[in-house]
Amino acid sequence: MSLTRVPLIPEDFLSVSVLALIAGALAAVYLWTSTRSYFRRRYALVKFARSLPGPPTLPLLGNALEFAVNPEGKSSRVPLKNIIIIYYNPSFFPHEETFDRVIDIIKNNEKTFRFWLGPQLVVVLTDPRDYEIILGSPKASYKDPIYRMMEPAVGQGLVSGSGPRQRTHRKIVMPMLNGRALTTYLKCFNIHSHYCRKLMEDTIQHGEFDVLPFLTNCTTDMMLETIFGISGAAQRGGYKRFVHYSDRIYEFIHLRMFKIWLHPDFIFERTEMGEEQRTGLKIIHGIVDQAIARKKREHVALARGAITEERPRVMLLEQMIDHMMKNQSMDDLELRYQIYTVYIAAQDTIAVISSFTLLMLAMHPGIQEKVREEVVEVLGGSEDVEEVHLSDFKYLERVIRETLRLFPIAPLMVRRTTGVIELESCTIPENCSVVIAAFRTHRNEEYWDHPEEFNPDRFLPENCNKRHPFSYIPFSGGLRGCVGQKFAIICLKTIIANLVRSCRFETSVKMEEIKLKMDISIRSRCGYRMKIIK
Ligand code: HEM
Repeated sequence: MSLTRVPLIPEDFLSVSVLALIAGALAAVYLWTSTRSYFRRRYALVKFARSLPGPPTLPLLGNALEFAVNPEGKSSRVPLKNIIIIYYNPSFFPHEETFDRVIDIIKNNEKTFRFWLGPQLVVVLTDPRDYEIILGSPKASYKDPIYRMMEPAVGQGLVSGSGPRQRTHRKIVMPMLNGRALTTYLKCFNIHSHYCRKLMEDTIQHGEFDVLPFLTNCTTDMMLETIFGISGAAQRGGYKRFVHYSDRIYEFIHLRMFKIWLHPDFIFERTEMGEEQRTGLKIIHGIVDQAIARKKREHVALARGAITEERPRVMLLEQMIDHMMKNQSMDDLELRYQIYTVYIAAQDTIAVISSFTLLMLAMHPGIQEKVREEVVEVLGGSEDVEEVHLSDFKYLERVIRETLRLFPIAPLMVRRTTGVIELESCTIPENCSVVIAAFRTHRNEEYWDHPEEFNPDRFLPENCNKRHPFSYIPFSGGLRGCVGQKFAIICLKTIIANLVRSCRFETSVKMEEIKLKMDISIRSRCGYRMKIIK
């Protein structure tokens, strides 16, 4: 009988140990190189920050507490008691004054300066030459992680997302918004703005009223129809919760962006706001998902020949579903987020800018009269604004452009660099947040005479030629510029023309009384009050 010798250490064990050793060594090398590269990048960032001017900072918090505006007014530094309040009630600090604070900081610093939002370095730019480089650079085409606050509502949608997927979806959506669909959209803009005028006229006997709620409902109906392809009824009292919660969500997104203690989801979700956001999004996403399901059923029924087209399928959701079913270009969740992104980007901006335009016209009766004369002359006997009229609204277009100068919908835009970028004012390292302070540039006397005055003639061609093209960027520009600019201008012209041709607006509000705030976009804190004179 032969005895087999049993090895003291099994061979399997030896080979496993060798493999474990190799894996351990590789992990250690990886850890070492990534830690070293992290500290190198961090060192470069800190070194760069030291080379820039900026307000004094606190350890760890940097300048973050500058935005913790005291409930009683405006304090530049928050005392300890307020930090305790933040801990127990993170949603405590109002954000109405945050915008004033931000603009004060930008005005009181150099043209290019640095800011620490906790551990994150932020470089603020105000020079149009720098904007031109940044907005055109692929190394600055990524949105800052601060846009993550939008994700519960719109995921990695066109506005908040970055990278190849965003670029592909942008390429899909852009022609859909700018092609033959615009003529169909124009019909819908006319219908809803005529109804809005009727509703406003009914308020004549009540004196001054705020036009924003009227225009919010009007633009909700326009966007439900042109973007979702469903008949909106907000002006007739429908979609109340959809409108209400959309407004609240815009507010929460912005509030979170500036209050770093609300950034972690586990804190925000435990606040009352977090709970309200969850409820609101359930309702909003429910409506969006229903619209998607309905349009998909229609697509299938059309393909089978079970139904016939009542009108060309040009509403954005219809075009996107047709594209998606044919090319597998996005899944259902992506579609939900993209379509709601475009809805927000269009509805809120147009409601706010048309309200500001009416306010400017109500404050400047001479300018309003000139707009009315132009509209009456261009439209002649036509009830509706038609495609042929649009390019003849030259003065109205200047009025809209001047409104967008004073009230740029995105007063600050933030990018995160993915490489080193040479600017006119400095060389920005990788992984740095860069703020494009459009609001400051739009009101800077270096580029505009008497910048606080409302003067549409600044946009006469001969005056535009004298300015740097990036001193005016209401629609941003370059790689991440607005995809709905043409849509927006057509919609705004239709709304204003249909209102102004038969209503005369008057207001007691003065320019210097307008205080601004930011939700997801810029807004007036005291509303847009005016009355209609017949
Ligand atoms: C007066 C109206 C409007 C203004 C002033 C405006 C302005 C802007 C600005 C400044 C941006 C860049 C934002 C940033 O970088 O953070 C932007 C992006 C965008 N806008 Fe508009 N917008 C308007 C209307 C619209 C409309 C009507 C639509 C769609 C129908 C739209 C769709 C978008 C989309 C999808 C983006 C994201 C583009 C990207 O990042 O690739 N916007 N808009």
